[in-house]
Parts: sequence; structure tokens; C-alpha cells
Amino acid sequence: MSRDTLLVSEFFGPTFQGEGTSLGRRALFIRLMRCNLTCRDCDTAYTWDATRYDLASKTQELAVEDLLAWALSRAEALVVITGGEPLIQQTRLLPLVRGLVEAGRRVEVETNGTIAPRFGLESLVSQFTVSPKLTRFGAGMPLATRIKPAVLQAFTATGRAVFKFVVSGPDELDEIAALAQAHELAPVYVMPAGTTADQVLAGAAALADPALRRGFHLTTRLHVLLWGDCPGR
Ligand SMILES: Nc1nc2[nH]cc(C(=O)O)c2c(=O)[nH]1
Ligand code: SF4
Ligand SMILES: [Mg+2]
Repeated sequence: MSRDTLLVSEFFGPTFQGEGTSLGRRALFIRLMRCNLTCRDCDTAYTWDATRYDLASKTQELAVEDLLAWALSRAEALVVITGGEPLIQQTRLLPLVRGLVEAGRRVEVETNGTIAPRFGLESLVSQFTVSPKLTRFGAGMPLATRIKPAVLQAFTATGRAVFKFVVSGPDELDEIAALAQAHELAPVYVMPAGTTADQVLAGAAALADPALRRGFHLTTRLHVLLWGDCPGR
């Protein structure tokens, strides 16, 4: 077994997968430190923003085998790996994912879609939930930083990608439709931004009919509806 370590922000569960295709399923979560993007409204800036947080005090450097033992000591069939941007650490993630899959677990990775999965990770992970960042959410970042066509293509080529856009309002659906068409992204989920139940509910209500008209799927943020902006849920 590898002595590799991962830079972890938090690991928790059981909880419910709060977003996307597995919404409502019991799951364990492993949130990794670091991100290569700097989204203005990031809800997990404590994983990467050294200007606002003391990252050293937020980081746990954990042995892969200890994380694996923790996950396998629980009954949950689904393990979600998120961040931050988890694929920054993908070489050291590989033995963890391999161990989980060999034990029969389903692994989903939540990613911003700017780093392609490699080294066999693309065939071990059951689902990549890819969230490209829109102009408003990614304010200040150039398009070429947020949207990498070859990487999006690599995710599509895995046959295991779903695309989930965090949306501030229905006026952003044009931008999503253009991206989906240009990069052949499917299936497309839209998800309201928000860290309170009121924001998420209002956002979902505003998105529902426009999303139906466009052929997009809709996801809420169940954990925010249930528990608000609460780390570790
Ligand atoms: N319950 C729960 N579901 C989630 N789905 C995606 C999450 C994330 O932070 O990436 C998340 C999270 O933090 N909690
Ligand atoms: S890509 Fe995700 S983790 Fe990184 S800054 Fe943007 S919202 Fe935050
Ligand atoms: Mg999140």
C-alpha cells in the first residue's frame, strides 16, 4: 500500500449527495485543498485563498491508506471527491480511488473542468461532475483560464462526464447553451448559486421553466436546503 499523502480540507459523512445526478444518495465526502481558479463567489475558498485564510491551519496532510480505511469502515456505497480542485492532486488520488473501486464503491469527482483526468483515473471514476465557470461566477478570470476546450473534450471522451453549471440567474442560460453547443457538452444540469435555503429555492424556481424550455436538467443543493452553509455536511 502506498505511503502517499493527500492535502485534505475535510472528510465527512454519511451525508446526502446534495447536487446533481446522485442527489439524495447517501455518500461520504473527501474535500481536497487547493484550486487553480479564483472564482469570486467560491463557497469553499478556505481550500485555496491564502489572502483570506490561513491555509496551513486548514490543511490536513493525510495518508491515502488512512483515508481509504476511513471510507471503507463506513457502509456508504458512494464516495464523492471534491475541493477545491481535486484533480490538482490526481496522481496521489489514484491509489485512493483504486482502493475504493476495488472494494466496490462508486466514486464521483466534482471538478471545474480545467484539468484533464489522466493515469487511468478516467476509467476508475464512475462519474466526473464537471462545472465549467461562467463569466459572472468567474469574474476577473479570462475565458481561456476558465474554459479549456481540449480538457472538456477529454472529459466527454471518458463517457463518464456530466456538466453542472452554477447559475446566478436565468440570463446566464444563453451563455450555457453556447458553451454546450460549442463543446458538445451533455448532459447539462443547471444549479442555482446560493448558500442559504432561500437563495437556492428562489434560484431554482427562477431557473425551472427556462431550463425546461432549453432541454437542461435542474438540480437543487439539498445540503444547503437542509443545513445552510455548513461545512462538513
Ligand atoms: N452534501 C453535499 N453535497 C455536495 N455535492 C457537492 C458538494 C461540493 O462541495 O462539491 C457537496 C457538499 O459539500 N455537500
Ligand atoms: S473552481 Fe470551484 S473551488 Fe475553485 S475557486 Fe471556483 S468554485 Fe472555488
Ligand atoms: Mg461545493
